[in-house]
Amino acid sequence: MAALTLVSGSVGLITLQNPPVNALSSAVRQGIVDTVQRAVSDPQVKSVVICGQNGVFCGGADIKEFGKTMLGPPLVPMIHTIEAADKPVVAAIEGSALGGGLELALGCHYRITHSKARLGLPEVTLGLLPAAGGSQRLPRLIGVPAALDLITTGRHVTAAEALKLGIVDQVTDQSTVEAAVKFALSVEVQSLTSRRISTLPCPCPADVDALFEGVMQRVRQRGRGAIAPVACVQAVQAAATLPYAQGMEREQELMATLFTSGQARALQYCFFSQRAVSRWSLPSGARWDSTKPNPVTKVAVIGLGTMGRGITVALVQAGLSVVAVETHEQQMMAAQRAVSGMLERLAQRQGVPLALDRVRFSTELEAVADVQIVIEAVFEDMALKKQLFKQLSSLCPAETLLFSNTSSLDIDHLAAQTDHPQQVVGMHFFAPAHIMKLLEVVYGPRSAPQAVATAMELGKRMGKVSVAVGNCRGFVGNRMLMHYLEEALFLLEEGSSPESIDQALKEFGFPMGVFQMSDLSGLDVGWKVRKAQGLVEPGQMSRVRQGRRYSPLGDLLCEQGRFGQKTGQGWYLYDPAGSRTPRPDPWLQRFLEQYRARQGLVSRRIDSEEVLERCLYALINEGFHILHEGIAAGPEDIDMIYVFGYGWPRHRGGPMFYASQVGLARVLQRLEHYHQLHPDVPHLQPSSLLRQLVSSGSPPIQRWKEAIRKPHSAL
Ligand SMILES: CCCCCCCCCCCCCC(=O)CC(=O)SCCNC(=O)CCNC(=O)[C@H](O)C(C)(C)COP(=O)(O)OP(=O)(O)OC[C@H]1O[C@@H](n2cnc3c(N)ncnc32)[C@H](O)[C@@H]1OP(=O)(O)O
Ligand SMILES: NC(=O)C1=CN([C@@H]2O[C@H](COP(=O)(O)OP(=O)(O)OC[C@H]3O[C@@H](n4cnc5c(N)ncnc54)[C@H](O)[C@@H]3O)[C@@H](O)[C@H]2O)C=CC1
Repeated sequence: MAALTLVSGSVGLITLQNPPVNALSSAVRQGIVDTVQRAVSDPQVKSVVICGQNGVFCGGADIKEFGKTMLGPPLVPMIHTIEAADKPVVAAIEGSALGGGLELALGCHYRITHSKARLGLPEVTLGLLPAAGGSQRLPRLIGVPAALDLITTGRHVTAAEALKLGIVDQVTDQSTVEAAVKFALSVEVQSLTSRRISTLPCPCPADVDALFEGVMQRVRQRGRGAIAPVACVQAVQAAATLPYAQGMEREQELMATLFTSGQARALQYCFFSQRAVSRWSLPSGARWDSTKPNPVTKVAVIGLGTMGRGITVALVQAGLSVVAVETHEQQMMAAQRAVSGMLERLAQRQGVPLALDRVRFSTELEAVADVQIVIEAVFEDMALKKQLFKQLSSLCPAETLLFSNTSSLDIDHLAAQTDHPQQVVGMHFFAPAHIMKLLEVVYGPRSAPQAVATAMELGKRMGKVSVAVGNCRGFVGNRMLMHYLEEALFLLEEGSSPESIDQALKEFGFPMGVFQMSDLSGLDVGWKVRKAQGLVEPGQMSRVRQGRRYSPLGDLLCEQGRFGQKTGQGWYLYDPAGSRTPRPDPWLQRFLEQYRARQGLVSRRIDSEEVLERCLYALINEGFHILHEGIAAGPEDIDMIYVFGYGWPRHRGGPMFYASQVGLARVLQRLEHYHQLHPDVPHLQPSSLLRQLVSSGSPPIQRWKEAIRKPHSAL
């Protein structure tokens, strides 16, 4: 919908009306076509201003309409009509002008922007390209290098940057519509010849071929198999080398391929899932929209190692005051130096003032007495954490929330140490905590809805994608990861190599393979966990432990002091010491050959399809168990955990979405096949939910929840 009113005697003001972001739905497009036509043909109207309702210009095409039959007028001719109008059209940009929203503005003759507005062509993040002329107009307006940057990354720019780049004509701190109307009045009699961007030549640097080659190489590397960034480069190349009309044909041709691709579906699923996971609910029926989070201004972090330092930085960046506690002066000073350095670097990079004065370092636990939230990040040691929670319970007022960053320990056991177990929740950050976007908020049976709401809200303030999950060993992410890691080890035993397994996973789109990732995290971390579970038998080669298949390979490496990157050797060699580049290790190859010989295993050739199926389907199968138990509320929760915490390629939508695209029947059949071959590997036995979904005709992922009877965590 769009409304036309006459203002200041001669300005036709068109207001887009489609809350919350004035997306260009078919109704809005129809409204624009109608109002523009009326304004252009009204002799009283000498100029036109287009703005959006409620402080937002336009969030672009209505993504919810993608995949449905396209109704209403198409965008390209609509924008062309605006550009071709013989009366000046001014875009008044407040809030956001994104995607089709910015393309609409580029069709206008002038752009006036509020200083707080954000502009961009983020289509690439949805698996698309700016196909309403954006890939052809933007390079003509701001030049090829800057357009390539914006279109291939999809990044949003501030009004100030937009002005500097030449995207907008004026920035205002006052009412944008008033400024735009005033501006429109001032240009009513001016020629529009130079204002129609599609008619301008595309300014190209001298070495334009080398530029495209370099950018293409970069986007292929960064994109990890994503097709949209490549198409974006090709579209801009068309703008640089072809007349506008032919460039538009190329733009549409490239868009047609992208629009129906599985990658676009996956990325659009991620867009909505990222927003859906914030609408949490608990088994008790408590929900995000009926539970008020506590106000939070001051938070304590206890334990300033790898995680505590990152959490402190993220809290400060979110504008909170932090009390940071370590055991001894020396550790505290080291942490203080590290946190200061991190904050300084961030302040420099972001051009914001340093906020060091918001952190108070201490070695006294009593310093936490006046905070609203305590986040515990001490060693992963149950006895230590239990003792700490007991101390905190007596030290802090009853209303203080006590959160733990444990990655594997039972939240309920910690809650049981306190007088107010309803105040205890897990807040599982990922390393490095000030950078990684994922936060698992782990609730137990006694966690109060308000405590969960406060953790979710705090995560949001810290810029995290927070997902509420039930309490179980490994929560969601690590519980699924365990089987992925195990399958990789079994594949090694059967004849594969770390390099070929990692290569298959990288080609799938992970930033690194499972063995490189393990070397980076430290092999000793998993070793400690397995020891605590009673799985490690030093020097023993037995391949059955606790009644199921077990690979002792990781333990054997640790027994040799091979902990990964930090010791220079793990699944790979890091030479010289401290190097981050993994190199195949001839020692490991010999070690694996000897190991197989001692175990009586006959090495065979394993192709990348088997690597992917066994590693990924094992992980996905556990995801179905998690859904069935109600530990995760829906497949979107699992998918967002994997996309934001574990490097799952976003253009594949997350593991559960990927399963839905492969076809649930196919996943089930392959799991059955592998389980038949490996009956002593329980994680290859298909989950009953997967069977149930297949027997009910493999419904689309949006309808899986209907098949999950238990609404939530069984705990
Ligand atoms: C055979 C095939 C032939 C093929 C030929 C193909 C031809 C097709 C031609 C089509 C050409 C179209 C080209 C085009 O125009 C492409 C686009 O414009 S794609 C869209 C680009 N825009 C974006 O990516 C912006 C997305 N939105 C945002 O980034 C943020 O929402 C925004 C910064 C605008 C606001 O942020 P915030 O205030 O934080 O609010 P939320 O993010 O929580 O959003 C609130 C609410 O609104 C929903 N929403 C946002 N944007 C859109 C949108 N563009 N469409 C639909 N809905 C949108 C969002 O989902 C939230 O609702 P929930 O219910 O919470 O999910
Ligand atoms: N390292 C990782 O990648 C991740 C770790 N975690 C979890 O975060 C927690 C911390 O892990 P890391 O930071 O890696 O450990 P770390 O070993 O780097 O740091 C722990 C810190 O806690 C301090 N500490 C120990 N007892 C203390 C006490 N009583 N009071 C104050 N400080 C104390 C130690 O001096 C040390 O600096 C663990 O529970 C771990 O499982 C969670 C996600 C990822």
